[in-house]
Order: sequence, then C-alpha cells, then structure tokens
Amino acid sequence: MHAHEVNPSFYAGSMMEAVRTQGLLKRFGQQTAVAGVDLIVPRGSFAGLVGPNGAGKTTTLSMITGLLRPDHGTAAIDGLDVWRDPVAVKARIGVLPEGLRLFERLSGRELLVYNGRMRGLPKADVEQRADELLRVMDLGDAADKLVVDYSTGMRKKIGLAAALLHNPAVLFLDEPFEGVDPVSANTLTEVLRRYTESGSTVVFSSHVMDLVERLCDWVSVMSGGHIVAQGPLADVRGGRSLNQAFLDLVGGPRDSGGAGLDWLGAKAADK
Ligand SMILES: Nc1ncnc2c1ncn2[C@@H]1O[C@H](COP(=O)(O)OP(=O)(O)OP(=O)(O)O)[C@@H](O)[C@H]1O
Repeated sequence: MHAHEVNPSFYAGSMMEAVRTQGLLKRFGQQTAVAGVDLIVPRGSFAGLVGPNGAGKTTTLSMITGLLRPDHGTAAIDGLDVWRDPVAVKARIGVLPEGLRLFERLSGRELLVYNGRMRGLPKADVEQRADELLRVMDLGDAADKLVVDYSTGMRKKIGLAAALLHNPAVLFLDEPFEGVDPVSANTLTEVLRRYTESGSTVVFSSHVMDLVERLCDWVSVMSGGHIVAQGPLADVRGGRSLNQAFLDLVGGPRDSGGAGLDWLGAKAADK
C-alpha cells in the first residue's frame, strides 16, 4: 500500500485510541531508524515508551507529533491523521520534546502567556492558568526570571507547563523527569496522574524502568526500530520486574558488562 493510502477501517478502529500508528517508517540515509511501527495507546492511559539508546523512540514520537514526516505509514491522534489534518491534531496535543528549545529571553511567565496566546486562548484565561501552573510547578519565585537563567529541571518544568496550558487531550513527553529533583518529580507525577484520571492521555519516553513501572498502566517497548512488546503493564511484565522484562525483551545485557575492560579500576594498577 502506498504511504498515503489508508485502509478505512484504520480510522474507525482508532477512534477509541489516543494514538495509533500503522507501519510508521523512517530512514536516515542507509539507516532505518523506525522500521514499521504499530504503536497503540488507549485513551486515558499513562503510557510509557521504553527502549535502549537508539531504539527509535524519539524518531517515532517526532513523527506522531508532526515534527518529522514519515517515509511510510500513518499516525493518528484520536482518529485524526497527523499528516493530513495537522492543525486539528496540533490543537489536541501537547509536546515536551527532547532537547527542548525555549525562548531564552522571556521570563517563565512570559513564555507561558506567549504559548497560551499563540494557542488562541483568551488573555484572562491564559494568565490564570499560567499563575496556577507556575505555583504547582514550584516556579512561583522564578516566574519573572529569564528562562536563560533556569536550571535543567526548571526548564523541564516550564516546558511541561507550556505543554499543558491549552489542556491538550494527549500529552507527549520525551524524558520528562531528566534533571528534575525528587520533590518536583513527585509534583509532576501528581499533576500528570490527575490529568490522566480525567480521561486525558500521557505518552512518555524514559529509560528509568522503576519510574515507568510505578506510573504507567500501558507500556510499549521498542528495540532496533521495532515494537517488541506492547500492552497493559502487567502483560508486558509477565510476572517479572519491568527491568527484567526489558532486559529479556531487548536481549541485554549484551555481554556481562565488564568484559574487555581489564584495565579499568584500582586492581589493574596492582597487577
Ligand atoms: N537526524 C538524524 N540523522 C541521522 N540519524 C538519526 C537522526 N535521528 C536519529 N537518528 C538515528 O536513528 C536511530 C534512532 O534514534 P532515536 O533518537 O529515535 O532513538 P531513541 O530511542 O530516542 O534513543 P535514546 O534513548 O538514546 O534517546 C539512531 O540510530 C540514531 O542515530
């Protein structure tokens, strides 16, 4: 089937799903980064996308969020095709991308107000939401500081606040907890839990299995550009810890970790 020919049952079937991709494929030169991915995320899920470095998670999320055009395949959000209906899709999603770029010369508050106004929200609503988000994210004291002076964790939090401001139906987060302190991580978790309990959907990529196990009710595991397991957390775990399931699924540890590093460590110097 051609990249843009879609089986009509694809959209009918995808109405109950927040995200559904079919045969999503992306090559960079000779390398196939994403090799025909069928990602499914039911509505209201707290979904984790996990996989080793280079598995294709970021590339997949970029194609689903309209940032990178797929070579083949389709992606739908709430039954709407991402690449045929980009405006409607972008109104429904919030994105915290990897390596987030922010307007550095705005204050945190200005950044939120700018985002909200760009989304077409009325000024009074934007200001009220911005205030609440700044307070919940514990950025109240930094609200009028320039983003360029924010720490890594503060940048994640302001990025997440910006992604939430228009109350999207589906929120995509690439490594949202990286660099975030434990207290703030707890706050973020609470905010996201409340958000999914109301029927909205979170999809986040992470390498931290304990976190995924604790937060997620749905997991997709990627390896080498493919989905190697996907479903409710309990099914993917299959009675193991998620970490063990992950190691079993992606074939690690590739060797026992230390082989070939005889020179490494204090004992080597004694030899
Ligand atoms: N713009 C690009 N140009 C060339 N190769 C790329 C590009 N983006 C990604 N790749 C390659 O595609 C593969 C998948 O990368 P991707 O960033 O999607 O993986 P990932 O699962 O998000 O990895 P990580 O967990 O390390 O962030 C990698 O081998 C990477 O080198």
